[in-house]
Amino acid sequence: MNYILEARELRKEYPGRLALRGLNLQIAPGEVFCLLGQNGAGKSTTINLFLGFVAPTSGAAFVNGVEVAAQPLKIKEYLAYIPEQVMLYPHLTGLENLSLFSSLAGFQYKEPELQAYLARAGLSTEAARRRVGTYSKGMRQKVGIAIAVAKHAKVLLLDEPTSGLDPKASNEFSELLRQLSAEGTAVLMATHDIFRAKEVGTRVGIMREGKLVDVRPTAALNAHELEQLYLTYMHD
Ligand SMILES: Nc1ncnc2c1ncn2[C@@H]1O[C@H](COP(=O)(O)OP(=O)(O)OP(=O)(O)O)[C@@H](O)[C@H]1O
Repeated sequence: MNYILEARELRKEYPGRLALRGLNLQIAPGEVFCLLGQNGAGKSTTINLFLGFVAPTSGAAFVNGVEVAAQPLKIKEYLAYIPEQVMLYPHLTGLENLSLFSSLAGFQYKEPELQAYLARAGLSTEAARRRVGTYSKGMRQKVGIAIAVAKHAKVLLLDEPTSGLDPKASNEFSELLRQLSAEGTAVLMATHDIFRAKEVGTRVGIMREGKLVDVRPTAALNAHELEQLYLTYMHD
């Protein structure tokens, strides 16, 4: 099996704080893996290790079989990162931002192609021509998804992508993720929202104090089990 993301005995120790205690995780193309857990469980640390934003204390993270710490630039070709607040140039339009970030990734597109990527991500032609400084959080995320698709990312790393989105924007976001997953894109998403995870995820992993304590296929989770998971692991 070729995994797009793999963590082997991944540990991360900050001064005075063990954030990750030997994480093992394998994610295949097309999977939507949702990392759930309370604040401080280690979800963002896991994502940051796959991105190469922080170095592991021991163990290794791999993207498409490439070790992140060994080839931090190579793995960027495979990844797209969508944080809670997607960072774009506010004085440029959505179209201009997409054009800029695509060309930085080595893809030159003409305007109709850029428009098509934005439209697919759910941004209207009219909105795409406005400056990003006027955009809502959900609209910025759509540009983030359009950038990911335009650079042919094999895997999306998402940190709390739906927090603060209204239900309509949140549903549109989930639908986009489902479409991308059906096309083979893998998704690793950190979230507090167990119900959204059940809806969009193929598997959920529960993190607690730097360890993955439970992993379940979402298809096998019924409402009662979901509630039990929440009460056991997510509730203070
Ligand atoms: N740069 C850092 N320096 C020191 N400690 C850190 C640093 N980053 C994270 N930590 C600590 O590591 C632990 C795991 O944090 P992490 O951000 O990965 O958790 P999380 O599950 O993403 O939480 P949240 O849902 O609040 O984002 C926490 O105790 C946090 O305080």
